[in-house]
Amino acid sequence: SSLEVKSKICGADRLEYSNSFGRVLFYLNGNLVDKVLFCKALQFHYAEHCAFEGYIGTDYCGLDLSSAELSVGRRKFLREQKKKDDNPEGKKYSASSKVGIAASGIVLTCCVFICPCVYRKKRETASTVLKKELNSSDSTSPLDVNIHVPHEKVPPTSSVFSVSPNLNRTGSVHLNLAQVTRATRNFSPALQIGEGGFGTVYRAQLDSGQVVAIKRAKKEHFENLQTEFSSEVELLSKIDHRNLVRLLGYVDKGNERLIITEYVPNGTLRDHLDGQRGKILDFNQRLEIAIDVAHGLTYLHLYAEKQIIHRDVKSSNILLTESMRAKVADFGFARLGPMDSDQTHISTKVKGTVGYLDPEYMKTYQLTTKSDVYSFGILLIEILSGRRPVDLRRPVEERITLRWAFRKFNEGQAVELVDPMMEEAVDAEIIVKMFALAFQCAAPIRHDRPEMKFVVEHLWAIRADYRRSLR
Ligand SMILES: Nc1ncnc2c1ncn2[C@@H]1O[C@H](COP(=O)(O)OP(=O)(O)OP(=O)(O)O)[C@@H](O)[C@H]1O
Repeated sequence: SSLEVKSKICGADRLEYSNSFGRVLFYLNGNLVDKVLFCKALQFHYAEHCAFEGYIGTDYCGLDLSSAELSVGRRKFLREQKKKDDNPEGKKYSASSKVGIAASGIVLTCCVFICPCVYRKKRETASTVLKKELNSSDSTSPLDVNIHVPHEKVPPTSSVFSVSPNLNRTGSVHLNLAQVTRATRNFSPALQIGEGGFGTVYRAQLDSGQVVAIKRAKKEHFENLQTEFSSEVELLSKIDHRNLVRLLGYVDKGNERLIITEYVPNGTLRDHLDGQRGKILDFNQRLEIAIDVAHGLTYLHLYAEKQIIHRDVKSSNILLTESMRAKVADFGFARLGPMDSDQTHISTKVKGTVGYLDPEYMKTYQLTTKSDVYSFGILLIEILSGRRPVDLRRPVEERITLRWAFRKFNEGQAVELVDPMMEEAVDAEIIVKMFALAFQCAAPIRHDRPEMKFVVEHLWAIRADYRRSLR
């Protein structure tokens, strides 16, 4: 299998690792640690005759853990013990490792942000992923895999004009189709501001003078869009947060499905990273944008009326205001999250965008908030490096940005990952912390990823460090 998780209790320690497509993360007593410390612990316990079976000790730690060795059993064990007694170094390790492990709560948590994790290529499995990603003609094309489940409920179609009853609150707009047609000058191409999988987006000015964005569902996909449309409206209407694009109203009449949202005037994050909006984003702006997005997602996961999983976090779904605050848009793919935190939502369709998609969700169809955390990790790497998650114009070894970045990071070259368009020099330690957080978010298995709330807290801590470094 491409995903492997192993854990073993040795004495008072729990040793664990996860390996997904050659990306290995090491844990000691539940804390993410670097390879060196993990191997020391492994070696220590091996001497105590407690060993991981399999390749991890041999391939990663250079230990000889063959079964023959182990079967030497007690004789070997005694020999090791004797060696240890004669060797003060061995004793030193034992004592220091115990101290280190005891202090794990503080020290090892810090390790999360400085640990160079090990990257190992497994060509067959990696190429399967690559094939999937590279076969896509558009590196950021949405992926839509349909798995038919017989009991899937399809919400009833409403054929009359309707404005969600949930929208009767300050700020909502009530429009009928005629008003929308007028505001968009009969969906004039001149007012078109974008196009996505769901449909076309227009900038429109209402009679009141208020400028809004109106999203019009594509007719050719109409039948299929019914579920998505309803889910988008239902979810958006419950959301009220400054880092989330606000739903103002909707029209669902005949063969028109229209969503009216606040207009966010300054383009998408991707536009800015591409330099299409003039000035290139500086580090401070990138950090603030990351914090805004993390706040928006934390709200969806924790504080919305019902838990919401976005499912399509990506740079073209992050809209910027004139003061460069970020708002997360496009909840068309969103689904209500599980009510009970122990449950995971079994999805009927894998939806999202190639490059940002949680590999565990792709495999299991189990949707949790950690899928958004994964996409956020990918987004954070994109914010820092300026590179799209998949970039087919690059040399083969650089096409999957996560892999390229992870490898360079482990080679101690984190600073070189930073977007060359960003001219200012930023403290290397801060860059390392940002990337470490991004990799933690984009860990192959969800168990290893933090919650968004934790991500916000760490970004705030990094922000404080950054401010201090400027003094
Ligand atoms: N509320 C808004 N304010 C300003 N511009 C918007 C707004 N919503 C969308 N846009 C613009 O319209 C474009 C298309 O948006 P849309 O959400 O339909 O598609 P997408 O996110 O690019 O693709 P998809 O969701 O299909 O993967 C965006 O990239 C953005 O430029």
